[in-house]
Amino acid sequence: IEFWRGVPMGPPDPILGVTEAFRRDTNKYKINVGVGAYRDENGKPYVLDSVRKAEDILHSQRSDKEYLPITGLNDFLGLAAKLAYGPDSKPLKENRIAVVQSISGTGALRIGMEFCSAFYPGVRAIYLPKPTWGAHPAIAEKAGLSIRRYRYFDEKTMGLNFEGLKADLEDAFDGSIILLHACAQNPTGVDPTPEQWKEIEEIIRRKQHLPFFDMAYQGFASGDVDVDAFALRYFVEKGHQVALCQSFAKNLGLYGERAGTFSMITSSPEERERVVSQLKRVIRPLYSSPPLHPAQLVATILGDPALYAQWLGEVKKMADRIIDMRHKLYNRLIELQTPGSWEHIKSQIGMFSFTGLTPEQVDILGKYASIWMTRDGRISMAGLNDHNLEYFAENVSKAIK
Ligand SMILES: Cc1ncc(COP(=O)(O)O)c(CNOCC(=O)O)c1O
Repeated sequence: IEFWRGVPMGPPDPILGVTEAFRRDTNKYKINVGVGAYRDENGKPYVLDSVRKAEDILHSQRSDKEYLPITGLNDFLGLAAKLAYGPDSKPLKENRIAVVQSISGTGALRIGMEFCSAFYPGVRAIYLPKPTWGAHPAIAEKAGLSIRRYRYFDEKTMGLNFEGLKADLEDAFDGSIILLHACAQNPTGVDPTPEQWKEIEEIIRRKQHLPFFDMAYQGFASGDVDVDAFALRYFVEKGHQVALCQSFAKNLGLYGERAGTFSMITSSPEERERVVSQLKRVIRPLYSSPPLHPAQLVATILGDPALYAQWLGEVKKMADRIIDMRHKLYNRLIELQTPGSWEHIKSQIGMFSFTGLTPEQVDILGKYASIWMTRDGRISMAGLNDHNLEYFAENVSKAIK
């Protein structure tokens, strides 16, 4: 019996499919500005020196391979929460934050959304910005939440549609779940200013929405882990019981190691216990317990003052290289008299820039210039460097003229 005759071929992933096209491309000038993974000035993946050192330490410790608890490695959970919420966080000191290890940011989103789907007392819908990271809708659906959108990006200014965003958060049912990118919004690279965050917080507090933060780039956006956590910590200071998805894929370069946490602020240590007990019931049937190595790696780095200081320098170096590429690309596009205004390349922040290139222009760049990006015109700035910037700028300029 042929069981699977009816299985259709699935569409290629809009983001990972770009890398497949890049790999197939034989043009030596080919450029991959698709997937959001950091590349150094020679276009190579970058393993942080602090990570290599932590690996040597772990190797010399020759620890056993016993199962972790369902919630993960305790040292890792405490250090990761301290990095996110800050060493002086009141709820952290009061032992009110439920933290569990996750399979990186994606796993944190799944755990958090499944928990909300099972226990959220309000409307079980999550508001996602328009546009948002490509996987958010699918994760929410699998987790059992229905999806609503709030306006976020303004095509005219290539910046924040602040009025639309505020109006949509006002119109949402009271007590809705609002997904917020803590920093370096993917795919637009557009973040609210601190003043705008304060206005957003006021609406969310008045409407009693649940702020559901996704922080996949802490330190990677501005180069400063405290600056990038501003929005999260401001909401916490204002008393919100935030939910937080934390990924170490980008800021520690641990992409394939899958290091992350999911956390929620609760009302008391007793409530924290109840919430953790139910988070465990989400995790157990999903993958039973999390991987050992990524948690030990992160705990070794965050727990050692010298390694932590070295890491802070390395994450700033990555952020600075990307910011440098933004300015160089902007200058080149202007020198080439490329039609349109290109300020947004500089004003946007983090891994990505929303160029404003149309899907047709994106296709042309792939086909004729071997420049590969997602069809929404998003480019990963990390894919650019001093060797390929000229070729990139020239071809983008040509595609637009
Ligand atoms: C906003 C956001 N949340 C969560 C994640 C989850 O990442 P991970 O599960 O690897 O931690 C990501 C990773 N994005 O992947 C890069 C890309 O868009 O090309 C992300 O951007």
